[in-house]
Amino acid sequence: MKTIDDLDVAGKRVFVRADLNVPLNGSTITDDGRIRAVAPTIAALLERGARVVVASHLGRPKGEPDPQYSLAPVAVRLGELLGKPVAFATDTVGDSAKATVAALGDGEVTLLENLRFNAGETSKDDAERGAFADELAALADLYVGDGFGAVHRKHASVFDLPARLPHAAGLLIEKELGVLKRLTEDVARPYVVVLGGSKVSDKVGVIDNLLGKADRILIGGGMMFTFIAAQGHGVGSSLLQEDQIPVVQEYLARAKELGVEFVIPVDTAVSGSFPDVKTQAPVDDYAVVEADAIPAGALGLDIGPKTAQLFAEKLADARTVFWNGPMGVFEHPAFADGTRAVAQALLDSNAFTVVGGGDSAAAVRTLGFDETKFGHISTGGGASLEYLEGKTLPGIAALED
Ligand SMILES: Nc1ncnc2c1ncn2[C@@H]1O[C@H](COP(=O)(O)OP(=O)(O)OP(=O)(O)O)[C@@H](O)[C@H]1O
Ligand SMILES: O=C(O)[C@H](O)COP(=O)(O)O
Repeated sequence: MKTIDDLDVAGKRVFVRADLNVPLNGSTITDDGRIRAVAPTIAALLERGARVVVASHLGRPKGEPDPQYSLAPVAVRLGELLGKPVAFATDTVGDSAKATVAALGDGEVTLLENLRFNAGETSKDDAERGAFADELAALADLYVGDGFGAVHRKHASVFDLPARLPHAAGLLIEKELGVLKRLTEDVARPYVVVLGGSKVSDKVGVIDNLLGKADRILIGGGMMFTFIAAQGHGVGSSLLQEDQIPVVQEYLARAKELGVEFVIPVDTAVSGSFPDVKTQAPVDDYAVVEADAIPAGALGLDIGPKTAQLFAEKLADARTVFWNGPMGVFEHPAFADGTRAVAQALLDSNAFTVVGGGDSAAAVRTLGFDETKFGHISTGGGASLEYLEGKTLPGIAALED
């Protein structure tokens, strides 16, 4: 895989595919970790006289402009971090993008509007994706892939565009792969994997492969309810991936045969409705219930205190830990305790600890932990999980030839 040192970038338009999918509260960025993570690549290219065109997705808009997912606030923050203005294009491949890119001088940078405002970006149709990649390719001479958090997506800017331009990996992707490789080689055991978060349908499948690798798998976050249901219990109105229940039952049976320990929550913190994370209004019907007695209508929003204690015990003797996905809706203080407890348990262990994922990394930082105390904070959750599974990642494969 070529790196930016292999490219002659001076005076050239360099397209940098970043993952600037940061958490927002309105237009306020609540954690800028992903912007800081890619800034060194952009700065290095600018220093070498490149005309840098940065692009990213943000959230999951439906293939058309949607102001709540605008990257405009990110352009401002990127400019602060780089110490120079970032011209913002109000579209991705339209008149604004073309004009902004054409106006770039050497050592100047622009950020395009959200790639996913265009249906071609995420299309499953090769021709539609290809047509959008052609439009993106017209904006640049060279391509640098550095959006590690999105390399598991077969999307136009991640997969199709690098095939159209001379390309290289950015500094962030180089660094991420360097560290994650350690978890695919000789891992120190016990190797404990902690899974949570809300992208349940995306991530249940990775367990298939982890069963052959991890010694212990701890399940929290939105993921836990499919496991609780697989044990035959009701989950009220909690996040449930009903079609995955038989799959999870098969995992539980296979884990027994393989001697892999699944640790499933014994209690959960619930409310009758999703908390208001914007206003942080107090939750007046907060309750902790046993995992096998979740009342109808209740929404499980965090692991309970007994589970937090149990997870801490299961992490205490770990020598390697990979954690993706918050244990609860940590964005509201009423449901942040489980995530806080797991982060603390990682620090209390003597393990090599890797925390992966946009929200997982944001959780660690916004809950006040010192990120330098962890072995590695990865910008990719789904991406690092799929890498650890040994899957071919479209955004890495595309950079490899
Ligand atoms: N019980 C739950 N019900 C609903 N949402 C939950 C629950 N527990 C956690 N979450 C939410 O999960 C979200 C994060 O999940 P996600 O799978 O996106 O993790 P991530 O670390 O960002 O990984 P990735 O980088 O793959 O997106 C948080 O916004 C959190 O509020
Ligand atoms: O947060 C992430 O995991 C990446 O930015 C990818 O986002 P996606 O799951 O919406 O493709």
